[in-house]
Amino acid sequence: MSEPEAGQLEAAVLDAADELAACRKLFALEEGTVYLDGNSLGALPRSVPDRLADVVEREWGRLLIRSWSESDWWNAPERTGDRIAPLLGAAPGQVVVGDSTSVNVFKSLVAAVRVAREDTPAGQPARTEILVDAATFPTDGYIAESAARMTGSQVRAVPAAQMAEAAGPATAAALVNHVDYRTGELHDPAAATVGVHRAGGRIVWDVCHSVGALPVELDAQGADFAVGCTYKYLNGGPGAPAFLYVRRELQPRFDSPLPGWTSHRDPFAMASGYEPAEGASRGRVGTPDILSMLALEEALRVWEGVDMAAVRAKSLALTDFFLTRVRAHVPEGRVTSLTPESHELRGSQVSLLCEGELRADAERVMAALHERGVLGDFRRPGVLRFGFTPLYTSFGDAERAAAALGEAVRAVEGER
Ligand SMILES: Cc1ncc(COP(=O)(O)O)c(C=O)c1O
Ligand SMILES: Nc1c(O)cccc1C(=O)C[C@H](N)C(=O)O
Repeated sequence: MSEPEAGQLEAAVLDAADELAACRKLFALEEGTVYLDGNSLGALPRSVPDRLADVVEREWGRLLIRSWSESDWWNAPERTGDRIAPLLGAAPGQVVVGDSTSVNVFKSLVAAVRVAREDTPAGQPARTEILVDAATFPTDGYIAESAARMTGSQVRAVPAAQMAEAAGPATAAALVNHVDYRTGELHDPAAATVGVHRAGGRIVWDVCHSVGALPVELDAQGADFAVGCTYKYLNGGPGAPAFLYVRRELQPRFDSPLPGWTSHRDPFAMASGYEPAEGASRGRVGTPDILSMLALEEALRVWEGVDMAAVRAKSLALTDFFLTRVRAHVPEGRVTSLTPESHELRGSQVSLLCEGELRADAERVMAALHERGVLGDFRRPGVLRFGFTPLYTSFGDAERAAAALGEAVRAVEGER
C-alpha cells in the first residue's frame, strides 16, 4: 500500500470511530471543501437561515416594535449568555452577549482596575500597572494601552507563562489569552489567576480561541472577567456579538466605563442619573444587535448534548494526526510547527512556519491550498494556520489538507 493510501485508510478508521462525526451534518459545508478556518469564522449551522428568515419576516416584518417584548428581544443578551455559559464552565447569570470582543476587553480591563484599587487599603503603594500577555492579539494590546492612559496606569507586556510571578504590589489588572491566536499554544490562565490574585490584582481572560474548542473553567478556576468572540468556534456568523463574563461576586462592584441606558436598573425610566442594573445585565451598553444575536442563539443549538471532553479528545487526535500526515506529505525542511507537540500546551489549531526560501512564498502556498479546496489562513511572517473544529472537521479532511499542502509546496517551488 502506498503512503497516501495508508493515510487515507487510517483517516477512514478514525472517522468510523468518531463519536462526534454525526455533528457534521448540522453544518452547511460544501462537499469538496476542507474548511480549516473555523478559528477565524465558524461554518454556518444549517438551521440558522430559516431562523433568521423568521426573525426578519415575522418578528421584525409583522410584529414590528412588539417583538422587543413578544419575541423577548429585550432579554436576548442575557438569554444567549446563559446558553454560552456551560461552554465556559460558568453558572447561569454571569455572561452577557453584546458588543465586540474589543469593546468587552475595554469594559472589563477598566472595571478590573477599579475593583483592584478599591481593594487596596490607604497607605499601600498605588496600583498603576496593567499586565498584558506579550503575544496578545493586537486589539487587546491597543485597548489595554488606552485603558491604562485613562486610569493613570502603565502597560507591562509579559509572556503568559510568566504572568503569575510578574504580578506584584503595583498590579491592578492583567489580561491573558487562553490560547495564542498565532501559534495555537494553550496557556495556563488558572496559574496566572492565582498569581495575580495573590498580588491583589484582578484578571481578564480572553477565551476567543478556546471557547467551543476545549473545556474552559471560569467559575472553578477563579477568573474575575472573561471576554470572547462568538464567530469562531461558536459559529455565530460574521461579526456576531461577543460575550462578557463577570464573576457573580464581582457583579455588584462592576463599574462599567461604558454605562449605557440598557444597563440601567430601569431603562425605560429614561432617568438622567445612571443606576446600574443587577447581575450580568450590568455589562450591557446600548441596543443589542438583534439579527446577529438571534443568529448566534440559533447557532448555539449545535452544542446540545455535546460533551466538551469528547470535543477536546477529538481536537487533540485531529491535530496529532494532521501533524503526522504533514510530516508524511510535505518535503523535509519546508515547514516547522509553531504549535507545541505537548497536549498540555496545544489549543485546537496547527500553525506551520514556512522555512528557508519558502518563508517569502508562504502566502502563495496558502493561495495554492485554497485552489485545491483547502481553506486555512496566513499570518505574517510566513505562518500557515489551520483551525480544527471538532464538530465538523473529519480525519479525512486532515489527510486531504496535509496531502494538498505537500502538493502546494511543490507547486510553489516549481514556479520559482
Ligand atoms: C484573541 C483575540 N482577541 C480579540 C479579538 C478581536 O475581536 P473583535 O475584532 O471581534 O473585537 C480576536 C479576533 O479578532 C482575537 O483572536
Ligand atoms: N474577525 C475577523 C475579521 O473580521 C476578518 C478576518 C479575520 C478575523 C479574525 O477573527 C482574526 C482572528 N481573531 C485571528 O485569530 O487572527
